[in-house]
Parts: sequence; C-alpha cells; structure tokens
Amino acid sequence: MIKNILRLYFIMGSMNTQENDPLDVLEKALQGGVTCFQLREKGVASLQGQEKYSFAEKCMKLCQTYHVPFIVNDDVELALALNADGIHIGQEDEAAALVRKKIGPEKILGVSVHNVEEAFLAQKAGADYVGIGPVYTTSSKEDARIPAGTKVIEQVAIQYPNLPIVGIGGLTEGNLVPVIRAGGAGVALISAIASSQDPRNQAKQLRDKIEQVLEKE
Ligand SMILES: Nc1nc(C(F)(F)F)ncc1COP(=O)(O)OP(=O)(O)O
Ligand SMILES: [Mg+2]
Repeated sequence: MIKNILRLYFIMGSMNTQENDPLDVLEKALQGGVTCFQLREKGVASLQGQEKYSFAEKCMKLCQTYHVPFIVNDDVELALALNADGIHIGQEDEAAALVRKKIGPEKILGVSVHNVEEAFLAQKAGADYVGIGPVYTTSSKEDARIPAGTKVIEQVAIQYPNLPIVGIGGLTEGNLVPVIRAGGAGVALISAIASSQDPRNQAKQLRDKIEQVLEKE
C-alpha cells in the first residue's frame, strides 16, 4: 500500500554524499529502515549516460536486496530501461498522464505539487502519491521554491483525503512531526541521511520517530 512506503522516503544522488560512497550510504539507509528510495541524479555534478545507468542499476539491486521500492526521479527513459518500481516527476517534467501511459498501471507514479489545483490534476492524471514542499528551507535543491510550511499539505489532505502525501524540504528528526500531523503519510529527505556520518542509525532514529507519531494519529 502506497502510504506505507512513503513513511521514510530517502532521496539521493551521487552528488549528495560528499566524500562518502553513495552506494555505502544507500545500503546503510536501507539497513536503518528507509521505506522507499528515490534516485535523484541531477544537477551540475550528476552522472550521465552509461555511468548514470550503471550507478542506477547498482542502487536498484541494493533496494531489491532489502525489498524497498526503487523510484527514479525525472528520467522516465531510465526508469523504463531499468524496469524500476516507479518514477517521480515535477511540474516542469514530462506530463503525468503521458508518463502514466508509458509506465503502465502497475508502476508507482509520484508527482511534485505546490497547491491544491496541481494536486487535483496529478490525481486525475493517475498519480499514486504527491510530494509537497519545500516545507522548510532546503540546501538540496538549487531551484527550490519559498518554504510553505505544512499549509499546502493540510489543504490537499482535506480536499483529497485518499491521495497519499509525502512532505519534503529541510526535514529532520526535530521538525518532521507537523508534516505527519498535517496529513502527510511520511517524510521525504536527502541530507538528513545522506550527510550523516552514521546513515544507518540516522535512518533508524527517523523511522522510529515517524512510527511513534503515526501511532498517535
Ligand atoms: N524529487 C522529488 N521527490 C519528491 C517526493 F515526493 F518523492 F518526495 N518530491 C519532490 C521532488 C522534487 O523533484 P525535483 O526533480 O528536484 O524538482 P521538481 O519537482 O521541480 O521536478
Ligand atoms: Mg523533477
């Protein structure tokens, strides 16, 4: 069930782990209990072509070992070539309805939205979940919009109670509770785990915190 995989949604690209090996960081995050992984290989230092494909394939194999869904950000052709579990697209990427047609009904389709109207259109186009953010200031996305807090999460959760939501943007163990209280099924994050010197323990602490809050909802 989609809501369950959104609980602790780790997102990372090879450029997010500084001097650490991204595959090692990913394996530790999987051991720590992340519930979904998205490869977001984009930006100036990102891998391209065959290097990107090989890295993505290694990430996917790790996710398969830990029975965690493997999602590709933006790159529909890469997701199809790998037979990934799903794809995540934003408003400036390929149209959601077209992507749904390309990947078929069984794959996971996530869409970034910033307001109720975009959430409505995403659901109509066949999105399985929406990413809403940035909740707080983020250092992981150069073209991030102004942080909106949890206001849009609340609005979308009220309007479309059956549309799974994951919050994103500057999320940490210390500030994620409002995202769940606002109606998020989970939290998506990059640097809280990717920049940690102990990704496994950080993932475990985040997962425990999220489960604790969800139990009270
Ligand atoms: N990768 C993402 N994943 C999520 C998820 F929902 F998975 F948490 N939400 C939002 C994004 C942002 O994706 P990005 O490609 O950087 O920007 P844009 O949305 O502008 O295309
Ligand atoms: Mg995108």
